[in-house]
Amino acid sequence: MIWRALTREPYRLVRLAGWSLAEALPAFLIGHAIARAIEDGFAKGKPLTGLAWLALLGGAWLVAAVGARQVVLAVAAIAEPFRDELLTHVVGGTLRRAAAPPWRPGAASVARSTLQVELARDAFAAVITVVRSFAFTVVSVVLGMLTLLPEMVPLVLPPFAAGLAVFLMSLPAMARRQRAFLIADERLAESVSDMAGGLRDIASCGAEARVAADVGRRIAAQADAARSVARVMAVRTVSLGVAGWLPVLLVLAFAPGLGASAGAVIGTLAYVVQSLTPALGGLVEGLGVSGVQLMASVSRIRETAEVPTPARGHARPSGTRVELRGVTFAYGPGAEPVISGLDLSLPEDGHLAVVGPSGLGKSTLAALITGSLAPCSGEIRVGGVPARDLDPATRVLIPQEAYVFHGTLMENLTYLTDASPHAVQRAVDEVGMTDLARRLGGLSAEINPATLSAGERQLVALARAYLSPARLVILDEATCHLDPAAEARAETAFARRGGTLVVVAHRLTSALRARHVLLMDGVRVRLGTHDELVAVSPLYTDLIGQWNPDVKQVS
Ligand SMILES: Nc1ncnc2c1ncn2[C@@H]1O[C@H](COP(=O)(O)OP(=O)(O)OP(=O)(O)O)[C@@H](O)[C@H]1O
Repeated sequence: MIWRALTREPYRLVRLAGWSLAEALPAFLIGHAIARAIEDGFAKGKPLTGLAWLALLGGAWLVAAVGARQVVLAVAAIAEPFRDELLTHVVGGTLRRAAAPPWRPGAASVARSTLQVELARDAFAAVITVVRSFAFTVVSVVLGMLTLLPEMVPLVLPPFAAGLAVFLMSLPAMARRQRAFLIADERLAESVSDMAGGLRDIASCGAEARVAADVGRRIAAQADAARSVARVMAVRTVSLGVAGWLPVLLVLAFAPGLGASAGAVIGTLAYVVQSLTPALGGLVEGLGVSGVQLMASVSRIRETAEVPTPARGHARPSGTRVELRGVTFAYGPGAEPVISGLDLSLPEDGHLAVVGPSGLGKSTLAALITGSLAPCSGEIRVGGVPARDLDPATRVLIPQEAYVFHGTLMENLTYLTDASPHAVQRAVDEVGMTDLARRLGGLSAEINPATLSAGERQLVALARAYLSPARLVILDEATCHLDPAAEARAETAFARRGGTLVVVAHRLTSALRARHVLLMDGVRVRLGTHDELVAVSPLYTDLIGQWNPDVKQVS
């Protein structure tokens, strides 16, 4: 994941490298400029020459400051897409997990994971910054020393490399111990909070000694883990000592033997003390803290977010016959079934209205038929194909809350399929949104969803569904914000369009228009025509009475 983020857009790395060169300019120049300032300037009684070299060094620092600013922006340009990718991964994984047995709630884990994503992003940016700075500084220093006095290089580089190797070798142990410490810390916090919540119980049943011993064990475990981290952290001090101070000693001890001038010695020491040691300190700090944090958070994110993506169905149904056999569905293993043992058969080009009191499973049934939900038992087939395997393009469900986005009306309407302006205009006319389209300024007009009423948004969603290639259309109270005449027009358009239409009814009139009516009354259901249900179901008659007292008498 990290490698992909780094290499996804190579030109960003090139840009980062370019600004890093500018930032590393003082690291290259410092020893050289100091040596020249002393030898060619101050030592020869030419202070202006000396000052000129120092001014050159000052100029390099200014260039480095501009470079440092651009480096931050270049690092952000690499880290932000990484964050977006992690976030997509986390939210997708958490929601998929929440939507699959055993139906763990998603919101809290999304929140927790998004925090981890922010940590991972910060750590990623910090690691890029320090590793890059270290690499450019070391290369610049080596080049600078080679131009100053190449004989000094063997005095500096071997101990520096040895210190670096000690640090790098300690990293895996450091990561393991940090993780162990975090886990011990979490366990201690859990046990203290359990104890604090049950103090009265603990006192009343005389369990103080036992609880104290238990919490004490957790404290000791956490202290052990902390000591273990501290021991491995001490290795950092060793590595900094070897890499930072051993070269200084070696230069002071052997430089005179190599015939180095005072300027060359001071210049070399400036390379070590001003550039190499701080760069290694930054690397130790950055990798030791941010690197370990990056590894820990990315691996945690991978653990929680890696959920296999449910395969999208590709099966093409033959026709639109809908059949349910013994379908039972509950929202969770311990929950009461919303639908129980339902058998239902809808013929080719059927038109069904689903009615019933609120909360008794109408929308659930709609989602089961489209395959968005899987039954706990039983079987649902559309055109002979299991609903879960259906090619998504072959069915469309329009819920109450219509989705309209910023863009042209045409883009909103052709979101599910490509269509010619002529076909789009026909759909617009059929579902009864001609006036709305005109008011909005035509198909090419930009629309702002916030300025549309709920009914207007529903008209857009209806026209979009009308245009789609789907032959199974489910309107789940999709016309509830339209007035009765507009609702009748839209429903009639879908009924004429061909294919099977299922309407979760918001008004009685939807039931009157349908060839079949499914009455859902808890886990009991009845299927029949409007007249049949009026004759046999007091609940249906009641519902009609609530919808429209006059029609009850007409029936
Ligand atoms: N995602 C969910 N998780 C848990 N329970 C749910 C979920 N969605 C719906 N339910 C419950 O399932 C039952 C049926 O809900 P459903 O939305 O299918 O009813 P409905 O008949 O369409 O209601 P309404 O007419 O009010 O839209 C309700 O008790 C509801 O609380």
